[in-house]
Amino acid sequence: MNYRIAPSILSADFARLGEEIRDVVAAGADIIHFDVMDNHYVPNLTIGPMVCEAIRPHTSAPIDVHLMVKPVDALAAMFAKAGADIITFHPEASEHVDRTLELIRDAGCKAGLVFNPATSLSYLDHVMDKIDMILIMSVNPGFGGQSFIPEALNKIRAARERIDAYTARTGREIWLEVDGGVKVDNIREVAAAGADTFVAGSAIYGKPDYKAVIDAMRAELAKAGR
Ligand SMILES: O=C(CO)[C@H](O)[C@H](O)COP(=O)(O)O
Repeated sequence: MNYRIAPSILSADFARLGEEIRDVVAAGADIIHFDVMDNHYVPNLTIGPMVCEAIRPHTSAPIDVHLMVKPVDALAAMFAKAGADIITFHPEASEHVDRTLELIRDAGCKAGLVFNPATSLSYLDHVMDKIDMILIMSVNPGFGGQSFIPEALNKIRAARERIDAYTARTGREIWLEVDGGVKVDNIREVAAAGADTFVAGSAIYGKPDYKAVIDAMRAELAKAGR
C-alpha cells in the first residue's frame, strides 16, 4: 500500500507559513493539506486563494485544498487558478455536485467529496467516475485538535469497499483520505480500516520535531497489514 501523510497547515504557525510548509516536506510529508473555512458552512474562518497562491512557490508537494465553504463553485475555480492540485468539497454544500466535480477537473485539478460524520456515502452513487479522492471526516469540521470519532472507522471500511469494487471494475485508483484526530497512536487502525492518505494537524505541528512524528507514523503504517 502506498501511504501518504498530509500535514494540515491549520495547526502551523501562520506567521511563518512558507517555512512551516518547507519544514514538513523536508520532514517527509507527501501532501500539504489546506483547510478553507468560511464562517458560514463551518463556524470558523481561515485562509483563501491568495494564501494558496503565496505558498505555491514554497513547495512542489501537492496542495490538497479542503473546502469547508458554501457555496462551493466560485471558490473552487479560484483555488484551481491559485495552484491547488486537489480540491475537495462537501456534497451537501453544493447545489449541483456533478457540475462542481466537473468544474474542478476541467480546471486541471483532482476532485473529491468530503463526508462529515453524519453524511451518507450515498452521494457517491452516481459520480464515482468523476472522483479522484474520498475524504472521510473523523471529527466534525471547523477546528483542529479534536478527538477522533471511532464510528468513522466503519465509514472508512464502507468507503474502502466501494473503492475496491470500483477499481476492480475500471482499473482506476481513488484515494481514501481521513481527517481529524489522526495521531501516531491511532494511524495504524485507521490504515487497517482502509485509508491510504492521512491528514494530521495538531499531531505534527503540535510537536517540535516534525520528522520524529512523521517517522513514527510511517513505522505504525508499516505494521498496518494492508
Ligand atoms: O479539517 C480539519 C478540521 O475541520 C482539520 O484538517 C483537521 O481537524 C486536522 O486537525 P487535527 O489533526 O488537529 O485533528
